[in-house]
Amino acid sequence: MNLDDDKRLAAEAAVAEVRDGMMVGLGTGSTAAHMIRALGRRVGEGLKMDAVATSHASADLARELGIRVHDFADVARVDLTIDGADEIDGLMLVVKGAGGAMLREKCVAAASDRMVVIADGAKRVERIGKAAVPVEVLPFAKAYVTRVLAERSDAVLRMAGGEAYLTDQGNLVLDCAFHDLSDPHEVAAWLQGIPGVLGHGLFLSEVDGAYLADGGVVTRLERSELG
Ligand SMILES: O=C(CO)[C@H](O)[C@H](O)COP(=O)(O)O
Repeated sequence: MNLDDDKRLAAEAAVAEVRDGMMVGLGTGSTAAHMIRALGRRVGEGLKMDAVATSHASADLARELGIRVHDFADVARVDLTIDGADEIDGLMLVVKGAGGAMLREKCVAAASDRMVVIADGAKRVERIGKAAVPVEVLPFAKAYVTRVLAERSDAVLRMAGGEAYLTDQGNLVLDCAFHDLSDPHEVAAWLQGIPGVLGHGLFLSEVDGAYLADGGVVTRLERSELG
């Protein structure tokens, strides 16, 4: 079993939650791609479902596999969203956005009755904060927002092929290694108050459940069962 097998196993376990008639939110990333492929197989076997996607890449893959993908601009409510994660801790606090889709992912998660995260065991951490927190920034406000973020983090402009990386919305990403993330709720509220910050990868209340696969064994966590 390698990490990719674990990603696939976690994805397949989550896809078992999808029922006929559901509107499903499709996450982004390599684990989400396994989930989309598993859903595509079920659609091929007769599952009737609709989807919205959190990125162009996920929408393209889903359509290739015969999944009906709607524009999220026209969809007010989603039954179940299945998405990857970069870090998840025992309180189901999650960091997302290594794939750059965190703003769309946050919108789709907010519209969802249930959100589950799928990940290999390497993503499970004692406390979130080792991974940098991606922050989506309006290009117009780049210099100002960089100055403010640098007060509390080492903020690095994400690059791709020698150019500034742009999200599907055409915005910049600053990957922020916070000096202190011991109170992630306070950090999230602070980020949300900075003009020019459009979104960030701290998912602190959105995730209802998780399927984490380690060495071929899938563990399911539920927020409702946390002590
Ligand atoms: O948040 C994300 C994209 O914005 C991804 O879900 C997250 O980065 C995990 O990706 P992967 O499954 O490839 O490890």
